[in-house]
Amino acid sequence: MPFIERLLSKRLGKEVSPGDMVFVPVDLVYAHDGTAPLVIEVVVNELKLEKRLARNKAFFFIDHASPAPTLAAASVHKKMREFASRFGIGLFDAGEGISHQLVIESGLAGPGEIVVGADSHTPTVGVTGALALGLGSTDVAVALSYGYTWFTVPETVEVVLMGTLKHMVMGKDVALWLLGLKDVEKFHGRVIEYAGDLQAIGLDGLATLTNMSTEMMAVTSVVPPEGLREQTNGSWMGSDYVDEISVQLDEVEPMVARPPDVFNVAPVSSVEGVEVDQVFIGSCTNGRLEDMEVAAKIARGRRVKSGVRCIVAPASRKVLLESLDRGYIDILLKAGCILSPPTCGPCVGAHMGLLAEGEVAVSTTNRNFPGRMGHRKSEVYLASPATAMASALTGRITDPRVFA
Ligand SMILES: CC(C)[C@H](C(=O)O)[C@@H](O)C(=O)O
Ligand code: SF4
Repeated sequence: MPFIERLLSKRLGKEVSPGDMVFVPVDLVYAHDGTAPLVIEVVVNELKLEKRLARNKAFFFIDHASPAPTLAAASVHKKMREFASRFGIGLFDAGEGISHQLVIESGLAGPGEIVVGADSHTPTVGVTGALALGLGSTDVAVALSYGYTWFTVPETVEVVLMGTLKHMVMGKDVALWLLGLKDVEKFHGRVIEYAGDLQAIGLDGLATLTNMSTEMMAVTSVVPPEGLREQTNGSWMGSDYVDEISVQLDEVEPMVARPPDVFNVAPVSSVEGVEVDQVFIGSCTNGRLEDMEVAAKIARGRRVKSGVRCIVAPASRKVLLESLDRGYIDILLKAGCILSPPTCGPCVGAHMGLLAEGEVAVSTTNRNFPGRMGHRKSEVYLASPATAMASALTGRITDPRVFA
């Protein structure tokens, strides 16, 4: 029986199957400066509450346009701080990092928990073994106020990872490989459950995979905690996986998603040589320690190509501090990278590195539709931090294995 169905059956004390409408308690609810204004508006003006009736964990994150680049952002942040303090909501202020990363590394979510976030990449948190749903601000306002949410239980597709990754191939390349599948539609509206040789990708890489389940059109994805997966013990008969996809990890090459969308996937080798103006290494997709490590290893003793801006934004203060301790930041700064505070920034074209008309970027983020990172006529190639750093050094899209 798929993990999510077991989780829900356990929480509700009765067997749950795909298609069932469930009403469930929410353990953690969160929003950020892009979505909290509407959450606040609903709580205050629609629900007309003066305090939270729920006792679940609730957090606000100031991460999207942070530290405030405009007066409008500054006023949103101020409103969030005031509301959080009045309603007993925890706050991660500017500089702490990106919501999903902070939820994972601060242990705010764990196996078997139900998490609701006002952000489409909340499924990243599925790496902890939680059921993590990205909902609209209105639904999040309800979960924040009353502690419950409801949805129709989705079917689950199992993705079995087999073997090991080749040198310089990362979780991001596996995510892009999955997006390039002809039958990527299989994931649409379903849950993706990862199984198999999970350690071959590691937790940071698995978080990249759960993060990009949003682009795969899945409702969410989950990495069942080791052992738990096998504990079916026959007591829940229930349904099974609706589909299964195996990935031979050693067949995955460094990949890119070419503009204008995430499904336009190709091996890096097929686009090598495309000139780039900017490289961005960061975001909730690839701003973790492993990503900083790979970028630093490639950049060590080398220089970013003149004329290329290479922006590096660790996803959290913790990642930044650990990267500093390990010497990665020193290497990256000496290589000519620009260090950004932990923020979404350029990922969403908010600040800290927008693209001008006609410019081309290689980015470790998760979306590349026209205008995502700046001008509508700029172009974004999504890639792993290894490919991004290699491309920053040569000024052209480059297979990272040339620096191996
Ligand atoms: C601003 C926010 C609503 C948005 C999302 O939910 O995805 C952002 O994080 C993004 O990545 O585009
Ligand atoms: S880093 Fe990018 S994808 Fe992630 S939450 Fe921020 S804007 Fe969204």
